[in-house]
Amino acid sequence: MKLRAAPAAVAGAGVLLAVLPFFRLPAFYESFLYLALFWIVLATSWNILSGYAGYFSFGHGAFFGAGVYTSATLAAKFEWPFLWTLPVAALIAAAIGVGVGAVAFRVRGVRGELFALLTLAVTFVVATIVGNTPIDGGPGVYLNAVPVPKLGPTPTGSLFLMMLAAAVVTLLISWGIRHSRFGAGLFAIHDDEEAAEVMGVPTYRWKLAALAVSCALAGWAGGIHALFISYVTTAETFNLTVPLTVVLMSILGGTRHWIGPAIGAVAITCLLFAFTGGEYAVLGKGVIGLILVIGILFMPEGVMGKLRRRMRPDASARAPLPTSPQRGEEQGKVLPPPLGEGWGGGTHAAQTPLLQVKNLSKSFRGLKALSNVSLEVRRGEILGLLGPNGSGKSTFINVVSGHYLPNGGEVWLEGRNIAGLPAHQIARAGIARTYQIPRPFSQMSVLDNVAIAAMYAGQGLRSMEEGRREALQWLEFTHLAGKAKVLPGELNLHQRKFLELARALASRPRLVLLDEVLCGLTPTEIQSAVALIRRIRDQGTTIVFVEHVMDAVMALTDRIVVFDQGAMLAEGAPREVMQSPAVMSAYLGVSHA
Ligand SMILES: Nc1ncnc2c1ncn2[C@@H]1O[C@H](COP(=O)(O)OP(=O)(O)OP(=O)(O)O)[C@@H](O)[C@H]1O
Repeated sequence: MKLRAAPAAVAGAGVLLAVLPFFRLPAFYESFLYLALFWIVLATSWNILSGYAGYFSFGHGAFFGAGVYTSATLAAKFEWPFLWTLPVAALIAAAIGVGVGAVAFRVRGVRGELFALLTLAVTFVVATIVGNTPIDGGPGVYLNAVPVPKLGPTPTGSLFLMMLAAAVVTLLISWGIRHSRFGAGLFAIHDDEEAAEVMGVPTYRWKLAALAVSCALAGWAGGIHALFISYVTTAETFNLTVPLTVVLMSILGGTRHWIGPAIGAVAITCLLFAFTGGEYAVLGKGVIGLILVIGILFMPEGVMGKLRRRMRPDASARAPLPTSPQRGEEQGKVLPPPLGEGWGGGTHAAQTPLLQVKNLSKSFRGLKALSNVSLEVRRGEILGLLGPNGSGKSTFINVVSGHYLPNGGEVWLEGRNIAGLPAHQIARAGIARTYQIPRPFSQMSVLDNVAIAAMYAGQGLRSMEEGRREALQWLEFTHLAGKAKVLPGELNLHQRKFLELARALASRPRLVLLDEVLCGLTPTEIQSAVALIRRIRDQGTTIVFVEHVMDAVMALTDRIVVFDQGAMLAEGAPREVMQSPAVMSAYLGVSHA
């Protein structure tokens, strides 16, 4: 209920502002308000991809400009009624964005400054096309003859109302995304895209969707702005002012909060109006620059980031913890809800295979990390995967979980060949994994870290609330419920390893791949982790357990497979395998800790 207050406040403010033009404000104030709203739309729309998902774009000018020229061309040259041009402006901008994203998002390395530069280059390409074709043709496009739709008592009032509608819709969309499952996926992408994919987030589709929404809103604002300035040129439209200003506004306000960019937009527009008029224009620009430098230096997370840090570590921390059915019982003894079909029904080491790997190979620039590996994992068992350092154990987990594409071979999970599928589809098919070095989403609370897996890879829970409720049960199971609200940075290594486990379990997998979960733990912590892994198996989960701590391996595993130099060296009952001469020479000489 509390959350709904925000969109209600936005809608209420929109209604209040909508009556202003009818009071015949001086044109100066209408222009000021119009520009504040204009920058709110641009900064907030930029933030949907760049702030939420962390894909810093300098191409917002291209998408905004596409909207400017679409509306200008359709209204001035083809005499379309102006309001009809706006949806087309939004669509064209979104189409350009999706075209760029469809290529850029496929290349793994294009992030950070590379993505920023690429999007900046797109602006120059779009400007060149517009300037050298009849769309602009050189002299620009005049809209003086385009009638302003009569929405308010005056043309400026009507333009103000159009931009107000765009700002209210943009803020509501940004709020909605921020508090949705989609938004949680974008924030996971922001923190660790590969881990997000492994948790079941369809990262490619989500980035494209965020970019499409972001561009459509910028295109809509561009369309309105074409009529506001009434004469559009490529030099004015596609210069660096738009991308630089929206980036500064969003950073100043705070990119992790839906209202942050709007706060930055209003603050900078006020500063621009206050300082840049008359004879103090140059001094004014210097003062604004100085304020921005100070703001960014002392509030790198923006105004909203600073406020939130004072109040709580994460948005979820404000809300009371969801109630899980078992709360109140002793933590760690609580069993999570009944596990779904495929968990094996609690039968240990049944003979039927859950996973069958056939001739799996993976090479890195000629180095054969996996060479024709064939093995099966039986339903309900704990299979130990051993081998000296560099023998291919982690590569096996990375290939089976979809982190790496195999060079050859098949991976069958219950009758379906999942080799080569994107990691999020493999997660949804029922395989979860942990990382040797924990990779939590650093800016999300412990609870939300687990909720992501519950929402995406699990049973497809539709809302954050459901995801958090499910997540809490797994935090109780892994003794972490007391840490639900903190950020992962506040956990020690043992707790971070357990967080990895909770995230893996929250997806209710058929098979869990544990990559050295005991590495770095103290003997007491190892004991507690071993007990936990037993309880996970006792619930029927099938486990592949990569580990160097031999006591734990012998205590936990039903069968063992040993790798050496990327190939399978031995397979069988733990004691027999460990006593075989081949394994003794290849493995035991290296480590028998
Ligand atoms: N991304 C990569 N790029 C290049 N080489 C890699 C990559 N990942 C693994 N390798 C190489 O593949 C081989 C197998 O590595 P892998 O990490 O799978 O071994 P491991 O058995 O898990 O070792 P450890 O027990 O030390 O974790 C090693 O020679 C390693 O250097």
